[in-house]
Amino acid sequence: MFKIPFLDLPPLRSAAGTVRLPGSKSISNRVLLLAALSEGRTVVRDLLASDDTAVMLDALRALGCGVAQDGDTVSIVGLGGQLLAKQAQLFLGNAGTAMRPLTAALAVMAATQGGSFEVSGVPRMHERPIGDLVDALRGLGCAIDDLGNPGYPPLRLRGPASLALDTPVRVRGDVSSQFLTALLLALPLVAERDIRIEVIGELISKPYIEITLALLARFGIDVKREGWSAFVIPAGSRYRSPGEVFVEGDASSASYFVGLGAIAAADAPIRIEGVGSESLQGDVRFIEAAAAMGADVKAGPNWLEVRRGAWPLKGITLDCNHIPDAAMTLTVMALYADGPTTLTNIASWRVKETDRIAAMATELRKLGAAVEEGPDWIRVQPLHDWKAAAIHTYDDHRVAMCFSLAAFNGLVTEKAQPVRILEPHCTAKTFPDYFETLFGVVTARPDDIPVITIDGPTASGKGTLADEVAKALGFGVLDSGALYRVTGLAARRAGLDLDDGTAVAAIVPTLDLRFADGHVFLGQEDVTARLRAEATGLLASQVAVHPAVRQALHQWQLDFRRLPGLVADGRDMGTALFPGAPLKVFLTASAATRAERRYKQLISKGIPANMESLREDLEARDERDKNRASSPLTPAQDAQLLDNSALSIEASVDQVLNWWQKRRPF
Ligand SMILES: Nc1ncnc2c1ncn2[C@@H]1O[C@H](COP(=O)(O)OP(=O)(O)O)[C@@H](O)[C@H]1O
Ligand SMILES: Nc1ccn([C@@H]2O[C@H](COP(=O)(O)OP(=O)(O)O)[C@@H](O)[C@H]2O)c(=O)n1
Repeated sequence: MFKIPFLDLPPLRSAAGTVRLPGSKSISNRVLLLAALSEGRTVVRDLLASDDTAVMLDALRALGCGVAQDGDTVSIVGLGGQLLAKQAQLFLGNAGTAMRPLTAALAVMAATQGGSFEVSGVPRMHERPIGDLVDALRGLGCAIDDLGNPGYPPLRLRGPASLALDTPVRVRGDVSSQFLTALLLALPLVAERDIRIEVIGELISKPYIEITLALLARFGIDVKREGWSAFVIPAGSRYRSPGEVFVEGDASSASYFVGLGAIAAADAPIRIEGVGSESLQGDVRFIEAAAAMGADVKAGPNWLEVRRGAWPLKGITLDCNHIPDAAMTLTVMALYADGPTTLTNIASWRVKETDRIAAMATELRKLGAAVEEGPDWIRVQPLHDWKAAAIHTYDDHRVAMCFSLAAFNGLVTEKAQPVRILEPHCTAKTFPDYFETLFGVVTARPDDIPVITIDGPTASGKGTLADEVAKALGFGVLDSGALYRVTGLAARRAGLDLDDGTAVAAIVPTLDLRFADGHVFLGQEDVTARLRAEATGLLASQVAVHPAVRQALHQWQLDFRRLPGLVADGRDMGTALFPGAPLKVFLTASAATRAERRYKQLISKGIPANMESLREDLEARDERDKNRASSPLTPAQDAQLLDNSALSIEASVDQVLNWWQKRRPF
């Protein structure tokens, strides 16, 4: 996950390959609650790991359920409808799929068994309406206290209270279908007699109710339905665990990759595994909308394959009531269309993680798009003159994921623009590794992938600075010195004459080198400590003088230029490897400062060191690096010089990030 303030997407050009989707959020949280309410153990496989499922699991633990987690498999020992804890304070973050059903389940259980439960969330959750559900539960006889603004969380659910089960429970269905879902999940707990639920108003988001009904059936509850206006939970209904449940991939998350295929899979398709024609989730019907815009979609039972069909895409007018979440993706696809796209019947967008109609309109306009909006509709015009924009994401995972598709603007305009996604970690709600997954199936022109080069003499702090800058920007790191070090080490171990450049260069293609979690492996051996030894640094500088060795390492180093960007640390990064890099830093510090730093660094790692000989070694290495004929250590003409003798690490990092920001169009 990119836990950084912003992630810059360079212009992207094409897409192909396979993605496996994380588990569906809607199914995951419903299944967890159903398992918790059932008797016995339920093993839930392929569960979504996300903020929303984490708060649900925490809540279930607080209620006394047995929860054992092993990767994406969770085993739940349910309550069998009997409260173990009679009091709890449950913090439910911004998870509507936890807040609504837990409110209903705890309200009816507190009423029949006694107890007091408080449910709360983040500030945005306290702005998301729940009054219609509270009204329905109060109508049934539940005791519910508003702890904040009436009609919004936080709430206290109290009992005992007597429930009027003989009169129909009435709930509004035209604001959010989650209120009906919450009642459908809760009322089997008290179904001594038939319980009738009547929906007031036109029910929206019906496919989500279909998911609820299908999952209730898996847990032994056979709800009778009268159209979409009334539902009856039969007397004697009782939750029974099915033992094992597989969570299907998230169909709403699939929409970004369907959109991706439609826009950018001009040759091979994007294959999406985890959802398909047999999915329970209504959002899988997004593929019909995408097809109407021109996507070429094939569907198997649990997979989709999407490639570009019509290009430019076709503008459409669509009632999106059946695909409320996935439909957001259409607004960004609309930028690549041949005419306007109008989405209607999307009032529910206004009460989601943020007001999504306002959010999409505002951010699309930042890209330069003409957008109109109404209470329950949005219209987006195709875009030709794109602007580089920093997209605000409103702590809304879907806004962040949708706008990644704007990075393909280079397919429709000469002046391709990067896109900045602010707070990209908000995707953790449903798809923590969304951007990593995206980068696995898209390509950019190498020249478009930003590189920051940091060159300079030994112990000037290049490695430290490179790591910190890369961390702040979500970029990868090339520690080119490690490649020279490993070459020197392997050559020495092979008994080669280090002055024989051709022989040393020949060893390079045989090196099985791997970087993992801050460690370097040569074959199976962890050579991290060995590589950092000063003696190995000297070997490196000996083999680095040979043009043949430098040539042998050239392409390997260029291959580190991967999405979303690279910080390259070495001696010739700005001069020889990445001469076009948009920011080059030449880092220096006085020899005395560097010797002292290296001394402290070695001592802190328990490696004995002597300041005088360290200084002699580093000066000898400086001399060799500066005076060799091939790629000598020298600042690139356009490098920013940074002498950090008197600067802290933080100050150096800030300086480089400042220079970087000045070069960005945002
Ligand atoms: N600006 C700085 N101020 C103080 N110490 C620093 C600074 N930059 C780096 N160091 C320290 O100096 C040592 C050498 O830094 P390192 O990044 O390994 O240098 P290089 O990669 O240039 O050889 C490390 O212990 C690091 O923490
Ligand atoms: N791009 C690079 C990186 C390292 N090197 C050589 O490899 C040696 C070790 O590099 P390093 O970056 O690991 O060394 P330190 O600066 O960390 O001491 C340097 O002294 C250079 O001689 C190089 O020639 N070109």
